[in-house]
Amino acid sequence: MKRNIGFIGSGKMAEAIIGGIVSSDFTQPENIFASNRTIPKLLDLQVTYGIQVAESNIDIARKCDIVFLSVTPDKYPAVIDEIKDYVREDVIVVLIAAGQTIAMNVERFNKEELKMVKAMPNTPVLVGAGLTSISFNQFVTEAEQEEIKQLFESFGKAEIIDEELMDTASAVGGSSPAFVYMFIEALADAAVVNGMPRQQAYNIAAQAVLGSAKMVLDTAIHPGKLKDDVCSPGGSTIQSIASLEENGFRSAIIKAVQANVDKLTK
Ligand SMILES: NC(=O)C1=CN([C@@H]2O[C@H](COP(=O)(O)OP(=O)(O)OC[C@H]3O[C@@H](n4cnc5c(N)ncnc54)[C@H](OP(=O)(O)O)[C@@H]3O)[C@@H](O)[C@H]2O)C=CC1
Ligand SMILES: O=C(O)[C@@H]1CCC=N1
Repeated sequence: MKRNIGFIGSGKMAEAIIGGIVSSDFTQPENIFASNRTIPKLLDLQVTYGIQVAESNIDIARKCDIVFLSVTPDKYPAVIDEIKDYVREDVIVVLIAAGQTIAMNVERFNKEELKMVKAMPNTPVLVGAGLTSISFNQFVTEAEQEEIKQLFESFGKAEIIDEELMDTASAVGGSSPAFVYMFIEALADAAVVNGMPRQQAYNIAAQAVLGSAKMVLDTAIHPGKLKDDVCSPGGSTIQSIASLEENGFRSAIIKAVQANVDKLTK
């Protein structure tokens, strides 16, 4: 029998994960349950993905073997207080909230040997191209670790990391799609300035980003060398590179990631 997977909080990230699981063969939609503060999102998820709508957060706790806490970090204390007396004895709780640690949340459940996973996915899981960083506590068995890894790998890649690096992973893996979308939007805006139709500009800009990422992953060539290979001597690309350097492009990205990590750690 397949294990039941529950989502408490059915917003943007929960939907991306649900969509990713449903498109894979990891489990069937009837084994996926979702709850939310308000109802309309749940009905949309039921119609779009064929999953089950739970009666309440407590209903998820009672029915599910793997429980995702997919509310925002500020809601964790209240949600855990609500469900802690109803979770199954062998439940695996998966935290996806930025800045939330395993230690602080095991304490909130007040169950010493609770199995807990910290996971930091990103929204591209919806299209099977996500990356989830994962850490486990010592009560998650090796077989369960493999199951959780397979769950995330069913809709993207999974990287087991040291929990101490989770805030960094959150900035570089969880938040970075937002920076990349800004970059694509800016590339397309510039193309539109030069007369290109908007949709064509998005197609070209997005494919260039996708292809560049694939080059880094597939060739393992240093990104600096890949950049150099695009810059023909005396050509146009190096003019753009010089302009980006003058405007602090790399420094802006490094500062953006640091602001993110600082928000999670201070
Ligand atoms: N968005 C992303 O790219 C990523 C997000 N995350 C993490 O995922 C979590 C959710 O983020 P995101 O999906 O963006 O946020 P959303 O605001 O889209 O989703 C949060 C959901 O939680 C619901 N909710 C609020 N309170 C309760 C409650 N007491 N019981 C049940 N449901 C409740 C909200 O319902 P309602 O709308 O009715 O208020 C909402 O649908 C965060 O902790 C974030 O750190 C992690 C990685 C990436
Ligand atoms: O903005 C946030 O807080 C979350 C964490 C990673 C992506 N979104």
